[in-house]
Amino acid sequence: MAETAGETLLEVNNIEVIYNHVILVLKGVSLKVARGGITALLGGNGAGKTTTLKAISNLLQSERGEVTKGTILYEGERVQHLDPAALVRRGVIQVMEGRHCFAHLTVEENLRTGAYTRRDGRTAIEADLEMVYGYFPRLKERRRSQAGYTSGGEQQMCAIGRALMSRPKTVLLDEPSMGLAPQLVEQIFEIVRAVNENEGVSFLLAEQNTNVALRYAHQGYILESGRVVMEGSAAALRENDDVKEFYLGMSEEGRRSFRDVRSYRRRKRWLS
Ligand SMILES: Nc1ncnc2c1ncn2[C@@H]1O[C@H](COP(=O)(O)OP(=O)(O)OP(=O)(O)O)[C@@H](O)[C@H]1O
Repeated sequence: MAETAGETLLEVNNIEVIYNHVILVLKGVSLKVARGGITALLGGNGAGKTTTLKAISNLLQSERGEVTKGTILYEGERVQHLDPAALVRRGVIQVMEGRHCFAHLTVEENLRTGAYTRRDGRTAIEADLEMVYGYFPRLKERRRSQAGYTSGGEQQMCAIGRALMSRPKTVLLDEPSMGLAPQLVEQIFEIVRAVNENEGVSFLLAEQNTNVALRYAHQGYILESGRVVMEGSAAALRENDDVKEFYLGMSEEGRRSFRDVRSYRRRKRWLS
């Protein structure tokens, strides 16, 4: 298995993000991604997961968002001034939520667009295309199909495969399970694990599906309303009573917010 307690590859220190100059969405988020690890960023709708990933990959500008406080270090260097293409050249790539394939291009053409920042020649790119097809045999079968006509699962595979074509060291993967049947979700996560272990690619993955994410990740952070409310090894989070109760659906009361935990606990004590 990949080294889970490895050196820090990516470090987000106390960042604040504001949209449209007024909407404060991240209120001091800090996290670390270990080299060679899978780190899960968990939380419900609107918790700030996508915003955190976009802050790292410098994609906020197009949404009138900006990091107004804090630092982001990649391999020990500040990367906030880099544009997304420069970050891709450094080895950091984001797979956006919603799969975002080029609908009018074939699956293979989509995969090849992932290699556009590379300068290491055709042979290396062809070898990586085969590497991607090795992980995603389904994409090889569908390589001449127009991506827009492939299934949701195939489009997710295509989006991840295209990211791998840039030869990344780190993939920021936004909600890979979204809208997919449980069996397909499992299949996608198995591939993420295999890529992590065989290619040494590190992952920061944003997920609402806490259950599946904590089974494949090594470390996890739970975000609520723009703040990290809990962090730890995936194994410890899986065993944590609050996580079980509020995120793994093991509560009779249904899912609640960590912010409610204190008053909820008080109420429970009071009622018992
Ligand atoms: N471009 C934007 N302008 C203004 N507010 C935004 C923008 N994008 C996101 N937000 C707000 O920021 C908050 C965090 O959104 P974000 O998409 O980061 O959450 P998330 O945890 O990824 O949720 P989801 O799983 O629903 O995508 C939400 O309240 C959202 O409405």
